Amino acid sequence: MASSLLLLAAGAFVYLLVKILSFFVPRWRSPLNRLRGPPNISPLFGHIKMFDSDNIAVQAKWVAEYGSTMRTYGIFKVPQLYTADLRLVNHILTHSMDYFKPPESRLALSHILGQGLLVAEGEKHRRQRRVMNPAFGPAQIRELTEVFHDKTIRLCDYWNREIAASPQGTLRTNVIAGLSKMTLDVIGVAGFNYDIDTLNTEEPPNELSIAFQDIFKSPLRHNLVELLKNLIPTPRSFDNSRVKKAEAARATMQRIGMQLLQEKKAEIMREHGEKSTGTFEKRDVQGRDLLTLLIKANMASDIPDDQRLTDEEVVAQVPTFLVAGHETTSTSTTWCLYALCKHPEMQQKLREELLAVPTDAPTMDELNELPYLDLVVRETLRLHAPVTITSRMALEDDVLPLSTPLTDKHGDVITGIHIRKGQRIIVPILALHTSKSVWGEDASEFKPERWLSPPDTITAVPGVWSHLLTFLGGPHACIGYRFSLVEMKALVFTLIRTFEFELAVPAEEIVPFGTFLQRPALRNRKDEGGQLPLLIRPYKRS
Ligand code: HEM
Repeated sequence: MASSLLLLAAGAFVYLLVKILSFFVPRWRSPLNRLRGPPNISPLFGHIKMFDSDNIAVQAKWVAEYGSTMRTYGIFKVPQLYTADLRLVNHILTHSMDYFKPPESRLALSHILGQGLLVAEGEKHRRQRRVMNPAFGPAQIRELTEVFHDKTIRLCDYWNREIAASPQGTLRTNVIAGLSKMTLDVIGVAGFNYDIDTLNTEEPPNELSIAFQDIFKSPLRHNLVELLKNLIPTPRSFDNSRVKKAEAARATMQRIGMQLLQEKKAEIMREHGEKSTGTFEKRDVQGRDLLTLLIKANMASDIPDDQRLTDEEVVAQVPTFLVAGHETTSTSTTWCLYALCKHPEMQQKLREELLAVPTDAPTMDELNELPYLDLVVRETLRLHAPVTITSRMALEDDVLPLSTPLTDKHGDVITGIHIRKGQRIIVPILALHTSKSVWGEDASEFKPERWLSPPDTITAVPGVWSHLLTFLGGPHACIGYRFSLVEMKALVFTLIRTFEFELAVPAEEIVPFGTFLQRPALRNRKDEGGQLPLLIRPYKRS
């Protein structure tokens, strides 16, 4: 009995070993090994921690030494490609049926997002995107501008109440907190016509607001257990508290989403009279929030039945919009305030432009016509792109084209890079935005005027907006980029007209921090998470 058990255990061990080796050996033997690249720094993590935004300077040193395309290491020293070569990046982003987000990233996202657009790939992604695209068009975003203004005024009231209670009429506050409440409230109303109302300090927080506080309290950081759990799906009982909180928050969002879906469907049918097919002509209907627009698009008669989203897919977009559209915009606006505090002369120049506008609530088109506001927003989204990195996995062996040939570690010149099925490619968004070869010697400086005559080299950047990768490019480019740009402009418009902002700590104390999303944090207090302490006082118009 004991010997057969031993035999069974030995068999299981050998089976497991063969499985592990057949997974890792081809990867260790990857053709990427012929590329030059930094030495390994951790047998378990490889270079993964170097991709956190705290380590952007390390990446700049790598690029200076090895060029824009190099071999780096992932976990267990598996080689992976790190590339800022624009032709190569374009190839990966546009061939979205051959390059997916790696399963570990999708699994990590799915804990909170379910099977929404950010997680979907292949045919499923194409179908979801087709139905969702119309809700994010310029005409739809134009209609939402009023929501952006309303919620910005609520944020001003919120800070004004705190200013009134502060000594000498100056408030010292971590602006991330207020901006994050504001953008959450915006996406609630603009996304689903649901007022999360986190800026309302008089009422107790509602359940969606609490669900959100829970998941965003502890910022995501790389650690091995988390990585392995995302590589190897484990039973729910092994889930850590972060995953459990994320899933509980998703359950809340799912329940609220399903309720909203049922209500909206019923409302649409009431308004337009149910037809036997349950569909209607798109031109019959009007609506403002993204979910209503999406439901209408999904029910419209021009969508073939096999292309419609299921109710579950529609509801999965609720947490997707909430998560994708909230922290990203509040983070970029936070960085904008940071830049304007570091350069008070730019803050004043912008204020003068904005104060010359005769209305408190300009339309989307009026906002877009403000030249200096546009330059400041562009420069913020270049230098402080909130999403610093993305990655893709090759579904098949491929040869990747290069814009400039490179020399491998044996001294041979290569014009294309062989990549094996399953291998990861890192696209360093922020490193590309600060590349001297693309942007010139002053690439790391905040200079809004550079956008008046940008270098020709940027035309090769395959981004959906402004020759930047802030919102990425190709079929997976950010669907909400127009939404975000108008929201950010509306926020900056009113905040700079209403308040004066000043750094509450020396600029050198503020550093970028975070995995995937870079937030400002205090150099010696990163464990407290993202923060930007500013002094805020009302701007007195003369
Ligand atoms: C400054 C603000 C924002 C930034 C920097 C940003 C950035 C990005 C990036 C880089 C991606 C591509 C991720 C990848 O494939 O690796 C993305 C995708 C996405 N974003 Fe945004 N985003 C912002 C605002 C928004 C807003 C406001 C919404 C929704 C209201 C939104 C919804 C989405 C969705 C649904 C996707 C997935 C698109 C797809 O795969 O087809 N984002 N975003």
